[in-house]
Amino acid sequence: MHEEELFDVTIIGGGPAGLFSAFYSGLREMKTKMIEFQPFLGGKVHVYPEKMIWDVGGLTPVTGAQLIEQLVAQGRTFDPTVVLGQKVTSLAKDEDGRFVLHTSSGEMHYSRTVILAVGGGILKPTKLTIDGAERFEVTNLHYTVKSLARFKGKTVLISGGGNAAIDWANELEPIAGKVYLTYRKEMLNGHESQVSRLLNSTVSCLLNTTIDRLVAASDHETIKKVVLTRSEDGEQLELAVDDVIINHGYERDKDLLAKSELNIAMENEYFLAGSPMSETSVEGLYAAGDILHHEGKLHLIAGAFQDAANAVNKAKMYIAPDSRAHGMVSSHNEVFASKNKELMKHLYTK
Ligand SMILES: Cc1cc2nc3c(=O)[nH]c(=O)nc-3n(C[C@H](O)[C@H](O)[C@H](O)COP(=O)(O)OP(=O)(O)OC[C@H]3O[C@@H](n4cnc5c(N)ncnc54)[C@H](O)[C@@H]3O)c2cc1C
Repeated sequence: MHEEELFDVTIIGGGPAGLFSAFYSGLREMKTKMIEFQPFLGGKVHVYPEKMIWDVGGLTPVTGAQLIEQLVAQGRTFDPTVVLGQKVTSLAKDEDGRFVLHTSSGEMHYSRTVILAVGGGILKPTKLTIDGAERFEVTNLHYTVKSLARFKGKTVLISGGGNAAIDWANELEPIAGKVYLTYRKEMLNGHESQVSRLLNSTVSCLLNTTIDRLVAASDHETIKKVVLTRSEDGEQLELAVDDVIINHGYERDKDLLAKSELNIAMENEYFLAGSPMSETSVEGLYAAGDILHHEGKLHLIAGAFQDAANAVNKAKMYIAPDSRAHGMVSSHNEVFASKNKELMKHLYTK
């Protein structure tokens, strides 16, 4: 027996799949831990905090930020142990069949079962390769748009020609003072309707151009001007800006599965080959959300929830084979009895 604390379920990844797994694992009364690389929970919904999400059942449109808030609150319902800022680097089983998780910090975690909710891996925005650019990241060089309001009345340069860059340009156009978009190619690479909206707006699209230099203001801390180079003739164009937003895509760190000691079957380099019940090729190891592939897979947040419940139910059966195959519905489930009492008191004493 390890001296270290042993958990029933350890969930790797704190996105929608991981958070719903944490909730459901608590509902099934299992001792639960969740490990997330980022210093915050919410997964890739953080890429689009200001966008409206319409297709999560039962929720009238919510922004990404609102959805994160609700997912995190739900995920914490049964007080799982949450470890932030740790990357799980390898997965193994010890001689007793328990999972041993190694992390980048050197800390190890021990668990009877594991749920992989790692999405497409750890997302890191592709950064500008201009020397010294990182010093502006604390001021006016951005790799994501956390709040549109921040750019009110500002002159903003967006670099990128994919969906995210185009969406940000369209959304900022009525809010910012002026929006420029620089893209290295001749044709934008987004959804047709969004590209048309952009081309018919006041956004100035500077196609076939790339960022060559960032010119600092006298405080040396903010970007004052950006120098663009046109690919056809090398001509340079200088723009005075208040803010620069970069969306050159994301790099994905998928080392965990690629380097695992366990023989985890993959569908291809992106997806894990699982069953519709969220099982993997390794006993006691389950998967949920974007990482999972099976014939009924729904690549939506709604699909991640079903994967998560299936993964937790399977984990429960693995640990306690005599337990029910499915969790009881929440409306008259005893695990909520004391929480319901509190809620009712609040509801009827308003
Ligand atoms: C721009 C955009 C718009 C979208 N709009 C919608 C929409 O409207 N409706 C909809 O249903 N879906 C939408 N999606 C898809 C949706 O965001 C995903 O399906 C969902 O986030 C998947 O959840 P997940 O938990 O499987 O993975 P993720 O959200 O990717 O979370 C995985 C988490 O695991 C962590 N992680 C990975 N590897 C490790 C490791 N080794 N150690 C520790 N932590 C690790 C990551 O840091 C991440 O936080 C959209 C996606 C994008 C990019």
